[in-house]
Amino acid sequence: MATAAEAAAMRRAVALAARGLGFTSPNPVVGCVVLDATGETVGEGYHQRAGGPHAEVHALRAAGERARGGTAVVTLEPCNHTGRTGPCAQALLDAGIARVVYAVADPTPDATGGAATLRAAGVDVEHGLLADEAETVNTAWLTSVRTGRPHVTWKYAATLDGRVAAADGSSRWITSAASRADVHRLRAECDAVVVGSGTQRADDPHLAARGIEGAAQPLRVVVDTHGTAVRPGARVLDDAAPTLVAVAEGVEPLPGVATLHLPYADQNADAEHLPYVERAPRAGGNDDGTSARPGTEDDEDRLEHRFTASGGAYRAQRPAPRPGSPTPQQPAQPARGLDIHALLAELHARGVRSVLLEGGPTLAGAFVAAGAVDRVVGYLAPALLGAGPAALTGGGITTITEALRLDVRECVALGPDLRITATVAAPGTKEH
Ligand SMILES: Nc1nc(O)c(N)c(N[C@@H]2O[C@H](COP(=O)(O)O)[C@@H](O)[C@H]2O)n1
Repeated sequence: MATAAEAAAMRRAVALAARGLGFTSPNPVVGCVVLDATGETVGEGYHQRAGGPHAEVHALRAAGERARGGTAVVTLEPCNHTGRTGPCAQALLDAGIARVVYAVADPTPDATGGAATLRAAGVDVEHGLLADEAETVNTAWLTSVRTGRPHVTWKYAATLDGRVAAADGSSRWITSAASRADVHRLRAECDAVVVGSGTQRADDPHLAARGIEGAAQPLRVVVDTHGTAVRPGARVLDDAAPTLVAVAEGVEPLPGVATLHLPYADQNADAEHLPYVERAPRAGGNDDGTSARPGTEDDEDRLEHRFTASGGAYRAQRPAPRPGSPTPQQPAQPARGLDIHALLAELHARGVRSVLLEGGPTLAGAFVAAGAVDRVVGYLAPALLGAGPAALTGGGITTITEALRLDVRECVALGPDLRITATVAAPGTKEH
């Protein structure tokens, strides 16, 4: 049974682990606190970067001789392997630690087994203290290890009535400066930022993480099925930060741009899940349900935080027939989106463990339909639009019983806005 001092130490270890967010991929974030035999904190540490010392090693170094006979409280099971650094289980034994309390088991086949090694050497080991908190802070890494694909956060910014753009295409920020700054933190915490071609063409976003000290820039991924959205001069190509353009198999890549060829989503399997989209009647129809409208340049990304220029010609769902026109007998063809699972598998193979999906509504719908959204972060501005595109199109949801139920994890005021963070509830766990 964990003591109050150990519970407090674990809370602190989770906070320490969070300091590593955005810096440790493809490794986990891990925090560790070492208590002496009286329960006093004598060392703290966290994993700061992949290839660097593990959290336990930092904390043991800080504790020195005072670790002997003490307790190590750590958010992840101490590793049992020699990778780029030595095994933490052995380091804890060498330091004379008498008890280890860890929150979450290490699911990595190579590194797991630290708890068994420690027990076999006579150390008192306890598992599961504040496991929910430790899971949450490390959710990207744990999801990627357990599922073999990156953890996906879908982020959007909308009015209180759920609109991401004005119906007439007029353009203005939706959310406050505080919310927009917060998005840069989200980007910095993720390995890759993904947008669709409509967002790319309409907003020409830079997709960088700005104002976050020491943050590595995320890989920028544009899902550009037809290869028509990313053109020379696009802001995602104008600096050294990496960009990947995903196009359909057979589409000619833009010279000099890293290109990923992907299959289309299986039309049979996805026919009932893919959103119906009437494409805007212009060359190079967009893949995220928005139409291309040139935007004015300014220093900040205008991505989704404005009543974007893409709103005007947005044609999600089947349009109402014109008066006098015959009722269409054929439903619109499902939009042929790229295979989201193939995209995520390719990104995972490139070391991407966490993805921030930033737009637009139809690409988000394709991710939802593919069951590939783990977390939703919605920035809600206290404004009403009454018309204009909704944050999400389709998602394979056609009736109330198919609603994707979420668990709200956090609700925070950011200036005048609200940021709501929710995770996808495990299937069958929720009845509303
Ligand atoms: N317990 C623990 N503490 C840390 O601080 C860690 N970074 C890990 N990581 C585990 O070890 C693997 C990485 O090993 P190298 O840093 O490459 O040597 C990682 O996959 C985790 O299983 N564990």
